[in-house]
Amino acid sequence: ADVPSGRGEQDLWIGIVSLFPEMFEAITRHGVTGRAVETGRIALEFWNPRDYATDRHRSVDDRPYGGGPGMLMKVDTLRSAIHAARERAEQVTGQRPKVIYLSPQGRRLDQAGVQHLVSGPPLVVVAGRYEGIDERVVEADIDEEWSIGDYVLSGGELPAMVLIDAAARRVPGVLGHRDSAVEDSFNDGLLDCPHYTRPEEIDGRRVPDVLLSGHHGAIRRWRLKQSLGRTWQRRPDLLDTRSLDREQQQLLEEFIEEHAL
Ligand SMILES: Nc1nonc1C(=O)NC1CCNCC1
Repeated sequence: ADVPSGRGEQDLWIGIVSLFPEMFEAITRHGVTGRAVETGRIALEFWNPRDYATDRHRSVDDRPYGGGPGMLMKVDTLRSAIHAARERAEQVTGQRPKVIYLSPQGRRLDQAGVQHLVSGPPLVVVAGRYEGIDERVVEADIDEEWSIGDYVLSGGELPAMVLIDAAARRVPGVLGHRDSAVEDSFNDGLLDCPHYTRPEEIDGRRVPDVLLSGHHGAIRRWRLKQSLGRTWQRRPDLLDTRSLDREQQQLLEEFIEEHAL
């Protein structure tokens, strides 16, 4: 269920440290997240390490001790940006923020992790570029390291946007029924059921009759059975950590019998 934040209209404040703040227009100017920013449900503020550069070339990267290819985020400009974001977080929210660093070395982000983060203190999200950041900055300034998956990207901005998008959807009022089915506990932890819309037939493939029947109870059970069955078929690991009530157990057993090879 949604977590009442008790923070009033502005339910989520997130500070972002990034060399490419304009990338975040992907979430601040479009769709559900764009509307949430526009209406002030979520407030995003940005700090760019380049704004703290003092040298002529405004450098924001630095060479690695020990040599080797690639560069790291320059320590002084990065730390100045993180500290400025942390100050602002305390000023706006009255709480010390949790500083998150996105990297493949972090804890794997899943819905439970999103829920944990969105119900905690305000967040400052640090998006790295180059080969990453100095380990002493991780120790001194980063509270938690998180990863969106086991693949290597060019920067932490897309991971930061994935985290912010998922977190924004958990803020009360961000999801309206029209945007998408308000995610309720039923869906949590299961794969989604198949969806259908007009026309009733595509290349000879018809919409399942139950969805045209108007029997809302039968439709609810069909969708639940499909979610349970698809989860069993495609991601049985999700069922290891999710208890099923009697109805769900029975629907899954029916699905398995119908799909036994
Ligand atoms: N996967 C990831 N989940 O969070 N961050 C991820 C990532 O690939 N970061 C890049 C790693 C190489 N340096 C630039 C940033």
